[in-house]
Amino acid sequence: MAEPLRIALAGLGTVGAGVIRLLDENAALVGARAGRPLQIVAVSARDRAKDRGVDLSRYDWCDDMTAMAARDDVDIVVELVGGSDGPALTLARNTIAQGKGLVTANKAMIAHHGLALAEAAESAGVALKFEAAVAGGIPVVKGLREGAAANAIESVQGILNGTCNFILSTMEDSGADFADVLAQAQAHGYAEADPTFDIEGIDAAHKLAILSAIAFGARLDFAQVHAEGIARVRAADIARAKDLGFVIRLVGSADVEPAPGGGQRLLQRVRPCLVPDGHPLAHVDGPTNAVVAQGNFSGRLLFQGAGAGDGPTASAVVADLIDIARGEAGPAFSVPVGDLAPLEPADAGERTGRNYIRFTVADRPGVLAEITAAMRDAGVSIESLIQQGRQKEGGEVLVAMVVHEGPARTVTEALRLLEGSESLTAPPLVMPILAA
Ligand SMILES: NC(=O)c1ccc[n+]([C@@H]2O[C@H](COP(=O)([O-])OP(=O)(O)OC[C@H]3O[C@@H](n4cnc5c(N)ncnc54)[C@H](O)[C@@H]3O)[C@@H](O)[C@H]2O)c1
Ligand SMILES: N[C@@H](CCO)C(=O)O
Ligand code: NA
Repeated sequence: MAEPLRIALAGLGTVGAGVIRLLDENAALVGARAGRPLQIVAVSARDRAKDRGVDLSRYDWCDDMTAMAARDDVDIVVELVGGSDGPALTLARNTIAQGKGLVTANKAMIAHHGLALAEAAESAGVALKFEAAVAGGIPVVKGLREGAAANAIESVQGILNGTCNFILSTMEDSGADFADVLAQAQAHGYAEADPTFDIEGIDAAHKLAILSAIAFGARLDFAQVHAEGIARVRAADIARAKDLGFVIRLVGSADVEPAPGGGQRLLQRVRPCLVPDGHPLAHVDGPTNAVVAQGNFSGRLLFQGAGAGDGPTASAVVADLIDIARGEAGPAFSVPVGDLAPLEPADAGERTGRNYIRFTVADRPGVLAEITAAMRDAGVSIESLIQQGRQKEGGEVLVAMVVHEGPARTVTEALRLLEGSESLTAPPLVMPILAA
């Protein structure tokens, strides 16, 4: 048998412990496929005493994870700590500087520092791999980077956050409150250390930025991703959407369009959307993730599976290790960093589509007239409107409408006209309606 690939593992939480369990349980098949045993030699985390349900006595414990890369008995580092900066980034930089490969599940770090890390890895001739960072166990990085490598990808659309999908689909099934369902998602280990990243769409935005770089060969630029979260989606929106034949899902979409002066422009957005029954993302429930990609020769590709949790995420981490052991690493993105194209953002206001708009209003005469006047003045045409009967005199009323297909800037303009109106009790919520 060939020499083992000796691994330093930083981070022993949900994913780190999952990697240890996978390497224990599947040791023989993983070793056979890698062509050599994958052997953890050193581990590091915050709390040495914590019981993680795995035997750590076999490994060297390191108090300072950032020093693990320099060990002579380590060939490769697996970073499962998290955080875009801090010790995870120091460890990643140290690892590459030591001429060693890095496997990470850290989408925040790759979204913010992926270009610099990939550039350093290319100069050092070492691997940087992050399959687990995007859609957990789904081999979508590999699928787009390798499987679909012969295509010009026109668009990607995905459910990229298991926590949000679990929350939305559980609210839909049970009518439970947002806060209770969030606690369940955290208990399952789906949520990030700071769940606001999940709820605010930031985690999905990290993943979308990485996918765009791979799918379109775009120079990764996280600041270009527009992100809206799900915290303002109410049970009443879910019920209205259902009446209209839609489910609500947090969807990340990215696509390219021709730029006026030649070349391409890129639009990257994460938003809660109304998804029609016939759409491939409509039946993606629980912590499941899915990505739909349109290739110019492959046609529509659908990747679906568990986007979070210990087992699925460990599966992706170890797949990357197997690639490295086989010597199949290649560039971190689809092309070397210097060949990624710096694409300008496309104008979202010019995009046309149907939208769902929900207002919460004070129950008094003239409110509906004020809203519809703003729609008229902005050139937004109303397709249907539901006003939920008032619960009590002077109470809050929900007005939910679907507007006909039109440029997004007209909806923005209608809402601008209503800004500061005393009739509205909270800012309106706009959700795009996806085409089937
Ligand atoms: N949980 C999932 O389903 C999932 C899925 C895909 C990707 N990820 C990513 O994997 C990484 C790990 O996620 P997790 O869910 O396992 O997290 P976790 O919170 O369960 O575990 C993090 C581990 O890192 C250690 N750690 C954190 N900060 C540290 C510090 N400053 N110094 C030393 N040790 C520190 C903790 O002690 C713990 O062992 C993150 O980047 C996350 O985004 C997680
Ligand atoms: N917090 C993330 C973990 C997987 O990246 C999610 O909920 O999808
Ligand atoms: Na993945």
